[in-house]
Amino acid sequence: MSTLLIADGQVLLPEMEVVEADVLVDADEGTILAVGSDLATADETLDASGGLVMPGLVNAHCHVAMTLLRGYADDKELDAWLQEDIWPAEAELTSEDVHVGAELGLLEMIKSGTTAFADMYFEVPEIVDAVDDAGLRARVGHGVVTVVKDDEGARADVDESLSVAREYDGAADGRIRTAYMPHSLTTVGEEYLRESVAEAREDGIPIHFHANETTDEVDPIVDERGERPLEYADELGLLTSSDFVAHGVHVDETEIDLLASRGTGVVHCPASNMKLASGMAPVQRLLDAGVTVGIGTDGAASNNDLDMFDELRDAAMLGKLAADDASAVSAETVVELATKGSADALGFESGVVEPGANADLAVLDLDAPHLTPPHDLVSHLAYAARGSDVRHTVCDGQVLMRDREVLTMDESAVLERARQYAADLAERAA
Ligand SMILES: N[C@@H](CCSC[C@H]1O[C@@H](n2cnc3c(=O)[nH]cnc32)[C@H](O)[C@@H]1O)C(=O)O
Ligand SMILES: [Zn+2]
Repeated sequence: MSTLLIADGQVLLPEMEVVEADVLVDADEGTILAVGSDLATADETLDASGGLVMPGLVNAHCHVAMTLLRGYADDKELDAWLQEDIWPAEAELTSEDVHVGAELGLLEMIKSGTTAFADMYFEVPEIVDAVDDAGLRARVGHGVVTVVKDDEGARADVDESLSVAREYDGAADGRIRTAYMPHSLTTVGEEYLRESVAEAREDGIPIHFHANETTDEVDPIVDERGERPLEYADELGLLTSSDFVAHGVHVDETEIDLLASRGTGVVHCPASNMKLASGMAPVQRLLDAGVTVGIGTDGAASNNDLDMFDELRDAAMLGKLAADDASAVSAETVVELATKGSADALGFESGVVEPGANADLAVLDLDAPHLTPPHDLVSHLAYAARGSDVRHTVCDGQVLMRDREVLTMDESAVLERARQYAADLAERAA
């Protein structure tokens, strides 16, 4: 067994308590062996002095290759943004573009302490390949859109999503898991949903989709069907405890109860919801009802970065505004949502620093003006820390970044390729 010791730091425990301790990791199994003092010496050591060892952040909803479209189209609401700018540009994306965009996003994640994520996109084999090399953990899937396609095209899209979910589950030494990913209840037709959900269920494949993101998406369903979108989703068999939806902004009490009783996760994407003016998710109400809530960035074109520390702060701020209550969505709450909450939604044994859990960890450097004084480190994680404070990143027991040097990728080559591919893409899309 080869071991990794993360030594001499403070450690954030699952109950949100901070203690001085070392963390011993089984690097072969990729799990945490022990948290405490006087642990055995290890094959490799990471210095955490002056730092905080915390669970790696889990970005529970992303379109990682959209980093190539960062800053490409801003200041529009969802429908216009997708139809006028994003989808035409995505129509020009090649598999190489997706690979290059994914690498850029993965680099950004490693450098900001994110160790796992969920991703909906196309050219999924490229994303799997990039994740395998970068060393992160992910639940990936092919996003299905049928509305703009003929029957043959629609079926091909559905089939690709199901076959990708079957083929890549367990890839990258088990760090890759998959899901079937219909884009949303309004962009995938009912007959396709009915057939494909049954197929996914037969094979035990989890499902992830965008739900109740904007009123433009909710109203047509209510008008046409006389029921709420998540009631429709439930009838289709889309809400089980292995499924998770993105957004859940415009949900009523019936839908909140449905999510709680089915055990379906909701991924809150506060920055995307604010930027596209989609609305404010009732996060505190979801939590009070017992819904599993995680946090995600959404794609870099609607955020515009993949730094989960921003997302913690946004979630806390927006959650208070939505509840009209400054005590809602507290610092402890958002830290838990972005770690264990997201991991639970994705079905990963990550998001906590305790023996037996996946060794998916970040070490934050506390020696910075904006993290001084250290009255309350959980408060700092929620309100003051940023991705650039991360000193080391570890996933599955492997060191991905040591002293801010990313070990699994050539940082300057990734940036150079991304600039070049993004420029070519913009030219083709113009
Ligand atoms: N196979 C599909 C692609 C779906 S991937 C997932 C899609 O979600 C889009 N997307 C990104 N952010 C959001 C969001 O906030 N809401 C809805 N869709 C989004 C993204 O641009 C991408 O087209 C096709 O043929 O078009
Ligand atoms: Zn999205």
